[in-house]
Amino acid sequence: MTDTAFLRLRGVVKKFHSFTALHGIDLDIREGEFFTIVGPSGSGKSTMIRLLVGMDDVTEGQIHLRDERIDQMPANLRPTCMVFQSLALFPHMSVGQNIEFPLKLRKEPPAQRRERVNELLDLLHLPRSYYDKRISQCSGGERQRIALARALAFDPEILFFDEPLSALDYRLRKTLEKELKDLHHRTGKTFVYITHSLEEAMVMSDRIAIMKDGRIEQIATADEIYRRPVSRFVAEFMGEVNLFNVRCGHDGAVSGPGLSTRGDLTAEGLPAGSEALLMVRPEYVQFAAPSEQYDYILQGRVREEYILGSRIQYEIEGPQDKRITVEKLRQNRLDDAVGKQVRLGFNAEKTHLIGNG
Ligand SMILES: Nc1ncnc2c1ncn2[C@@H]1O[C@H](COP(=O)(O)OP(=O)(O)OP(=O)(O)O)[C@@H](O)[C@H]1O
Repeated sequence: MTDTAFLRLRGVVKKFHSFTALHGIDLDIREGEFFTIVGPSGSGKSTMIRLLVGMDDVTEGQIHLRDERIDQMPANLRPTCMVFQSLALFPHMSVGQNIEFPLKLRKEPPAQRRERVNELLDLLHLPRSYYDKRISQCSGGERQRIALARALAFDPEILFFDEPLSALDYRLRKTLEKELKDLHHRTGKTFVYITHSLEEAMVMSDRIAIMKDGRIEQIATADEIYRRPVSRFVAEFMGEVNLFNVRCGHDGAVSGPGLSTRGDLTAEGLPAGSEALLMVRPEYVQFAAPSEQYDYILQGRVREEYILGSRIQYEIEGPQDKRITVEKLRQNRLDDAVGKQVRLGFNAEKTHLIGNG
């Protein structure tokens, strides 16, 4: 992967009559990167992909691929390719005929085509004997792989994926997530992927852009976004989270209702007197014995216990009816938890402060 921008969006606006679906998007995607755009329904993900592949026109702004401006270029001339959510395979053709379709368009000789199809079948972990199999005899997961093989046969500079796994069952989705990540490594191509599934984004991506209401809220690695979200929206979108309204005192100390803090705790980077959100993820909140020291301490009562396979989630009623989520591995399960009074503790190094909360 290179550090220079490969696909560059500057001030991209998309309007549908009086409705603005994208508000001046600036975005740099690097060559060879697995870049995922994630966001809730209606945030503008599909609109963005449609502009990138040329299925729709930008209202304002520019899109560059390397040094070439492509936003005015017809879709069929753009060196890109799309893998659709609903598969657009030719059902009356065999697997091999489907995959070699782009090669035929390029008038490659049959022997060469056959060789390339075999390479692609190998790459997607499909048996070579599938060459003659009919699409209608293939499973959902196999069809996804065939569609991917066909997309790769176009030899595009960038592959765009519009929620390709959303229709599949959980197990198959998990398998294909890993395969896609592996395929990305092995092909070295630039993948631009959209999904509303955060988990999918986190498993596969080098970087993630989080969209909300036609704007990008944050672009970073999954780890960075999880640990240091820039807003309440991103913090909540990235999974279970505890957020406390706190005030940064004039002496720099952080305080919040019901939160006991070590006296010398200070809020780095936030102005004195400002209000903020103190974030701590459920896995960093401990059930603290009376003698145990933590930077932040609060009291509560366990309302519910949820068993999530290998993890257990506790819902705690804290001070002023505040709900706090605590997560433990099953082996650290609290005995007879529901109804228990608990002392909760967490350390400042596991927290993050979001300004203007
Ligand atoms: N052709 C259109 N005409 C009018 N409004 C549109 C059109 N296409 C999209 N929109 C609006 O633009 C906004 C963004 O839509 P878009 O499909 O890009 O969202 P999305 O994030 O992909 O959502 P989803 O996850 O549900 O597919 C929505 O409010 C949608 O109603």
